[in-house]
Amino acid sequence: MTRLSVNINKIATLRNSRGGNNPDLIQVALDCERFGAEGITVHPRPDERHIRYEDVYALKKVIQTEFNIEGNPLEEKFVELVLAVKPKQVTLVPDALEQITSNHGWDTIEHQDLLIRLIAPFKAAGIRTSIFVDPDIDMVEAAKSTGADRIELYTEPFAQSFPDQPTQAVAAYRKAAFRAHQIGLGVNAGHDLSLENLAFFHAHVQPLDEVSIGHALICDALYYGLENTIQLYKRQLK
Ligand SMILES: CC(=O)[C@@H](O)[C@H](O)COP(=O)(O)O
Ligand SMILES: NCC(=O)COP(=O)(O)O
Repeated sequence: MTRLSVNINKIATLRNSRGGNNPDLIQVALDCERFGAEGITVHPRPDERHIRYEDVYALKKVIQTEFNIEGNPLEEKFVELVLAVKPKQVTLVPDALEQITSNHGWDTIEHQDLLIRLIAPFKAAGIRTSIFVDPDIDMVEAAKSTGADRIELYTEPFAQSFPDQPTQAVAAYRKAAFRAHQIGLGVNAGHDLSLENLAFFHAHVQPLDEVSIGHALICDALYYGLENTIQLYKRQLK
């Protein structure tokens, strides 16, 4: 079974655009769960341009499904936040400060020692740790040596190539997920997954423990409504 974790960053972006509390991020998270989401993902960034650190504390108090916090563990504030909140899962993403959105995975070979050191406190706190990686067998194998529990495959390159060359687009992901499973790593995936590409990805990349989806899902909700949209996404994972 592949769990759908809804990334609510875009809800916070909308709320922040007017300075009030509309839409109410907490209510949206609860509604996502009520409508069938099996997890809630947030990716706070140091400038708090969407999810604020205080949102993360507030969400932890109410979320009943799996809470996944994504971010860069080189930010001390991020590590403090995760250790204080103790989500079910932390996903480590090597984002630079000025990045608009995530655009690459870790080099788990070059940063092996760093990752071992960064992951240790999360493991000690009993938080499942996932590392954001490109679909590269060497990166997957080295991720295992860091002590991570899972990898999250960065799917933007898949999403970009999918319309023209679907089979070619998914090939590296299929191999990466298979190898991860062989060596005892769980497999998550995310970034630009959508109603157009999700069923194909799910059919070809197995095992797949979780997908985290935000941008496309929230865009679709403008047309189909949040409840219908979450159900539509879940249907792609059957
Ligand atoms: C790691 C990943 O792919 C997502 O968390 C993505 O970075 C969402 O962040 P934004 O909503 O800031 O684009
Ligand atoms: N980890 C990926 C995520 O949370 C959502 O990415 P996107 O669907 O907003 O591109």
